[in-house]
Order: sequence, then structure tokens, then C-alpha cells
Amino acid sequence: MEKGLLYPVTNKFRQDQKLDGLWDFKFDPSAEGEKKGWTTGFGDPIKMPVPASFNDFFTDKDSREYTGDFWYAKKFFVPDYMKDKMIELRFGAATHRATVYVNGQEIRSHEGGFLPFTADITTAIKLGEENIVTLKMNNELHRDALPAGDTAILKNGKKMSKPFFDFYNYSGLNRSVHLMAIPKENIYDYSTTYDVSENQATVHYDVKATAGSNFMVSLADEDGQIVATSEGQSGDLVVENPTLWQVRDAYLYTIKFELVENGQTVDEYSDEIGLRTIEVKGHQILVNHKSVYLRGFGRHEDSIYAGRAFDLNVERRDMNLMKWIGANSFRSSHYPYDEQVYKFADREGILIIDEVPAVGFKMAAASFLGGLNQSFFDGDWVDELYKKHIDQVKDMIQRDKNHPSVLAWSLCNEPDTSTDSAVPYFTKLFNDSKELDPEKRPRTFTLNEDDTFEASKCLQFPDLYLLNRYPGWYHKWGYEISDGEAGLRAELDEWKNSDIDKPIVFSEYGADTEPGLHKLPSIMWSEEYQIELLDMFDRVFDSYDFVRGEQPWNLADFQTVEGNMRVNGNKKGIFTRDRQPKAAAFFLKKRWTSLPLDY
Ligand SMILES: CCC[C@@H]1NC[C@@H](O)[C@H](O)[C@H]1C(=O)O
Repeated sequence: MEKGLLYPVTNKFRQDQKLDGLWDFKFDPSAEGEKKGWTTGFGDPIKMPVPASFNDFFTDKDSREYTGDFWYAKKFFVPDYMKDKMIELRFGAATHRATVYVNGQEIRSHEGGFLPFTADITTAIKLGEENIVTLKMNNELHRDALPAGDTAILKNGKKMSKPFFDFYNYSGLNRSVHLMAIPKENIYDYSTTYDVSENQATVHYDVKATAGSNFMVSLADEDGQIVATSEGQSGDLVVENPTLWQVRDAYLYTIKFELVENGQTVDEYSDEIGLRTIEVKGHQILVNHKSVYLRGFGRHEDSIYAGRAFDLNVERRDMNLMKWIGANSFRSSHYPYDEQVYKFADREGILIIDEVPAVGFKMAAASFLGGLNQSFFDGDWVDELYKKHIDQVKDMIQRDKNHPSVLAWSLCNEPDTSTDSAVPYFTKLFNDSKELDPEKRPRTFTLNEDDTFEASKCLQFPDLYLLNRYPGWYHKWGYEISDGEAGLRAELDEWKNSDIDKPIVFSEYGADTEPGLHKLPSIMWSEEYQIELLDMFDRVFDSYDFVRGEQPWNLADFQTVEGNMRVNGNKKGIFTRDRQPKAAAFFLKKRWTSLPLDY
């Protein structure tokens, strides 16, 4: 678990410099980079954009599909005036694992390609001179790592990723790298919880520093007016007549922490927060004690050219599409997204189900690679997998806990929950994650087609249920969709007649749709059929009051492995991969903009 994951800022005491741009890049198929001295740089480099996945830049299949070790290198300068600071490098995402060297000195390693980590390089850098950072990275998939998969060795000796999941194994420095200079005694974490009412809100804060416990704390409104102050390592900020953070009507205050030593401020950290509460009560999801009905999407960080890289332009477009269509939420399927996505959602009043990259914990049908003929949790890889799983749950919650947009934590996507060995795994996971979120937001996982009310042995764990259901596509498809509807209703009747008293959100449903394919009457893959399927699901949702959300799969088309069921990727998008609407977008817009927010 990382000690602190505060987002980099520049202020009187801190400096943040992005090292985005072209880095030196080189494949290392024989894994001999260290032996060849690449820790201090290498000759004949490829100039590689950062942040970006390396895959889609190449014109040859061996490079696009490359699996194994690869290296990045970048020279950077640290001015003399930083001599009293702690110098760190912060990697937003190195997918899937990395070892960091500075001037040839090994600094640290990190496992997990969708969460940030920092490297303290204070003793490795040369002040007032040029330095070099190199990373040895690796993108192999394994059953004891997140996301789960295999790495095959082909007869020609080349390695090949075999994902147990349905998104392309885009790899590289997918998010920005920051060079940070911060005080040697510094603020490294904070958390907030809230009590809100019509005319008063209380922010309960807790702040952590490497030394000292003397803090001055203030809260300012959007006009910069101080509305509350406090002091000490923990305390309350009471706001009279607050403007609460509401769904699709956001308001952000700025909280500011000052670390004080001998009457002098020695470090400062400010962040934007939203005054709101999240609760699950019976079948209801409540924000500020008011029921909310989720409408939105499963998404991917995915776009042409840069693959899984965070792209501010794409995020701006996606947020505008979600506002246009009347959405109020999304799931960060199937991994935590770049922090800037959560900042966007904070600002736009969009709720996020934040998901850790625990995906492929059963051979998803979509991987087309032939299923596991056993329970995933019977494997000899489970102990090692669990260590990485809980570690990434801790880092996800540590990183994202202060965002008002975060509604819930999804601890897994479509795991095997219908076998006996799943029960001890999830018992441990839900016990070990219970205290991680100061706000105690709901924890859950998505239930795959096979993990029905009847079949799943793990319904006791989630605080709300996320159902991924595909009648009309993966079964009972085409003209048989009426049987699909009947089956869906039969399962929901079981939920209805049970003593389960928690909300149900449909977190996936949909149909692959080729944009521009029209057929009257409809046929699968046509835009008409996608609407027919959505319309069927909407009829079902509107028949059960404990269905408290609908998030069709997916916001946009996205890249997957090659397969005989994929036409250059997954086409279940409501929008195309270049973010243009299919007919279904107008169908959903009509439905969602007619629903009141708390429908
Ligand atoms: C029946 C499983 C459906 C599957 N669920 C996980 C997503 O990551 C996939 O894209 C989706 C699909 O196959 O469309």
C-alpha cells in the first residue's frame, strides 16, 4: 500500500512539473536490459509519447502485440534551489509493472497498472545537473495478478497476452509522470466525512503529516470566501447555510491544510471537496438523504492512437456526451481511471462506481479463449492474487476517497461467485476492506450472467447489487428476445420474493451494434436491434421498484483482443469509438431526460 497518493500541486512550498512528451523507448524481449546497462539509458531508442499506450503507434503486428519487458528513459533537470526539498517522481500509471532507476540507481518497483505510485529520488539525483530516469516495465498477464490472464509462448518463441477479460492489453506509461519537489516534512494524506442538513453542514477532517501535528485548516467557498476554520490534526468545519454537492448540480469548496512548526507554515495542501452524504437504505441509494436513480454507463479509458492513455480531450467529450444524454453516473470499468476523470465528475456532479482492476477472475465468455474448467478460486495462484488484490483496493480507496463523485467501490468485475471456494475469498476481501473508507461508502462487485440469484453463493457480501445481464445478446437473442425478457423477469421475481433489502443496479446490458447497419424489421448488429434490446430492459426495469439504476454497456465502442466475435473491438457502445451517436443514443436521451433525478 502506498503511503500517500495526494494529487500533485504547485504552491508556495511545493512544485509539480509534468514530464509528459517524448521519452526514449525500447523493447527488451530477452529481458537483458539491466545486463546491457540500460538503467542509465540505451542507444537506438524509439521516441515514444507519454502518456500513451505504445501498441497502436506501430505498423507491425509483433510490436503492437508485444508482450514482455520494455524500457522507457527520460532526462530531467533538478535546479539547485530545490536542495532543501524532497524530490519525488510520481507515475500515474505504469501498466502493468515497473522498476524505477535514477542515474542507474534502483529506486523501487511497483505492481499494478492502473494506480499511481511515487519514488523518492532525493538521494539519487544530482542538483543543478541533468539526471536520467529509466523504467524497466512489463505487461505480461498472469492468473495471480490484476487484471487476470495468461501469457502464452508461441512456437516462434514470441510471447502473447491471453486476457481473461474483454479489453485490449494496452500497455505503457498510460498516465502522466510528475517531478515533484515538496518539503521534507510534509502533508501526505487527509480524509473527510460529512453531516449535512438544509441549513448546516459539518466537515469532519483528519490530516496526516510526516512530522508535527500542528495544523491550521480552512474552508473557502467558490468565491474564495472563508466559511469555516479549524486547527489540529483532526476536527470539524461547520458551514452555515451550505451549498451542498448535488447530483448533476455540483458545488465545490476548497479545503486548505497548513502544517505549522514554531509558528511558521512549512507545508500547505489544498483540494476541492463537495459537501454531501452517501447512504444505502433499504432499496434506495441516497445522496444528501434524497433517493437517486442511476443512469449512465460502463466505460473504458480507450481511444484511437493512444489506447488506454488518459486524454483530456476525450474526457471532455465523454463528459459532454453524458450530460447531453441525461446520464448522472458511470462505473470506472474495469480499473480506476486517471484522477483527472474524478475531478471532472466532481465538477459535473456525476456519480462514480470506482472499480479496482480485479477482472477476469473467471474466464469471461468474451475472452473467447476457452474457459477454465474449474473455479478460479481453486487455483494455486489465489494467495498471491489476493495480496495484490487487497493492495490495489487499499490504493484505490486511498487515492479516490476524497472525491464527492465517488458513490461506491466495486471490488471485482464478474468474478466466479457460484462455487464454494469463492466464499472464503470474498469473506476475507470484504472483511479486510471494511474500514478503508472513512465515509463507509457501499462496497460491491458485479454479478455475471452465471451468478444469478439462485446460483451465486456470495450475495451476502455486497452493500448493493450490480447485475451484468445479457439476454438478447449472449443468449435468447434475436427473435428469441421475448424468452430473454421472460427469463430476466423470472430472476427479478426471485429477488423480489426474497428477503434481500438492497438496491439493484443493472451495471451491464447491451448488444454489439455496427454503426450504420439498418434493418427493418431489426436484425442483430443493427442499430434498430440495439434499441429493441434497450427498450426490453427498460420495460423490465420499470416493473421493479428495487431496480435503482441502469448503466448499459458501454458508453463507446472500445478495443479488445482479436476474436471471431469481435469486429475490431467491442461494438456495444451507445456511441462509436470516435464518440459519435448511434441511434440508441437518441433513444436513451429521450428516456433519461424525461426521468426526474430522483426517479
Ligand atoms: C457476459 C459478459 C459480458 C462482458 N462483461 C464484461 C465486459 O468487460 C465485456 O466487454 C462484456 C462483453 O462481452 O461485452
